[in-house]
Amino acid sequence: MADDKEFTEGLEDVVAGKSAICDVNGKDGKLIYSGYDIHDLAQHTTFEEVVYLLWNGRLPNRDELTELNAQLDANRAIPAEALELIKRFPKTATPMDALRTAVSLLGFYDPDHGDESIEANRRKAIRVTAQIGTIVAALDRLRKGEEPLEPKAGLGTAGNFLYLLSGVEPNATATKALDVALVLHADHELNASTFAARVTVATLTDLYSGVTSAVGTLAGPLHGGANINVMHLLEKIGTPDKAEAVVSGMLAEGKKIPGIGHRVYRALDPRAVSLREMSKQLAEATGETKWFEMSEKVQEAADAALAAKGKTTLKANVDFYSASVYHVLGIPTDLFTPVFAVSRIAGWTAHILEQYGNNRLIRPRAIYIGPRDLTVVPIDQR
Ligand SMILES: CC(=O)SCCNC(=O)CCNC(=O)[C@H](O)C(C)(C)COP(=O)(O)OP(=O)(O)OC[C@H]1O[C@@H](n2cnc3c(N)ncnc32)[C@H](O)[C@@H]1OP(=O)(O)O
Ligand SMILES: O=C([O-])CC(=O)C(=O)O
Repeated sequence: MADDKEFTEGLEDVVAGKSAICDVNGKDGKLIYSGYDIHDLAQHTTFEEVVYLLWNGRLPNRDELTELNAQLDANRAIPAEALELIKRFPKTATPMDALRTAVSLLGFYDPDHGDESIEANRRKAIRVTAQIGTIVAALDRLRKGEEPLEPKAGLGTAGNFLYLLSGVEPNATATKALDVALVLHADHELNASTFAARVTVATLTDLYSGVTSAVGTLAGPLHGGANINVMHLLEKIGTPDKAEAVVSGMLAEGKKIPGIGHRVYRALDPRAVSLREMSKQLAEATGETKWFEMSEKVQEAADAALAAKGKTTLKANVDFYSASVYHVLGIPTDLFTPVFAVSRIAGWTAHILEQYGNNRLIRPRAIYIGPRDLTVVPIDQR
């Protein structure tokens, strides 16, 4: 019986643990990874430096970064046996379905399979972080009837991903834009997928089980899946002048606008500020301005309509402007959430390592609201 306990729907504002990885200040719209403001990191670090930061609690020096990049490069290729199985996935699988199953089967082939030491788990974290982008790109090529490409050393996570998708080494602008997006998405405290990962590994099961839970959780449209729905909304709107009518129509029907609202932020999500600027700059650089303009109109229309209902705290979240950014970078729409995973793997693995480092089973209670005192009626009399 837990009927005498307080509970909050959706665990809103419930504190479920301590962590040194990430601080989300929803009131002021600030986000900190291990002490550093997200804007400082987005401007002055690469994704790999952030991976090191999240795993170690401090930024790397040059030698440490060189070493991490070498380890990531050495581990980017998908194990041959895993790739053979991935090639046999059903053509109907969505990229997130396929990624979830692919991450799960990576666990079979990890050379440290069965070793749960800290050192082995850190090596597993490197391997899965290195391979997740290779898998996403391979899934895209396989469905187009093309052979997956071999990763290239020295391109980094962002550059490799774009290269593995298209077969062409990306220019510096595209690589930098994706790299910054990866920095911005890398961690966010106890969001649903990270929490799922922590709950999973808190039973002392393996790291790949934690990441598999996380990928499955990220896929939902209330979480990482929203970036795909933002793009679908922009495509449905078609031209900036139609944005207001479509948004008002959706709200009148009681539908939610994808990419708007957040469980923690009451002020504007700081990542949306950076991604908006990036979306604007890419639009200007490529001349493909329509997606940014439409995003602006959707945001304005949602803001006005929601404010009229007294809902002034529902603003653009990280998924909102990432959609137009990824689209202009040439990434297919249904890969937007997998790209989120290519970044969030850094946070998931950091939280998994932190959980292993100071573990206690995570097991909350529920208030029972079902019937009591029933007596079983024999099956033929029911
Ligand atoms: C990486 C991420 O996970 S960021 C979030 C990505 N998800 C999305 O963008 C999907 C759209 N947004 C949402 O569904 C929500 O804002 C969430 C899931 C992010 C947060 O959900 P919660 O904190 O549980 O808020 P909840 O869904 O209860 O909404 C509270 C109120 O705001 C309204 N609301 C919340 N988001 C939106 C939205 N995007 N559009 C319109 N109304 C909204 C709800 O309808 C509800 O109204 P009510 O009180 O009149 O019933
Ligand atoms: O924190 C959350 O609830 C959702 C999330 O993952 C993010 O905003 O990056």
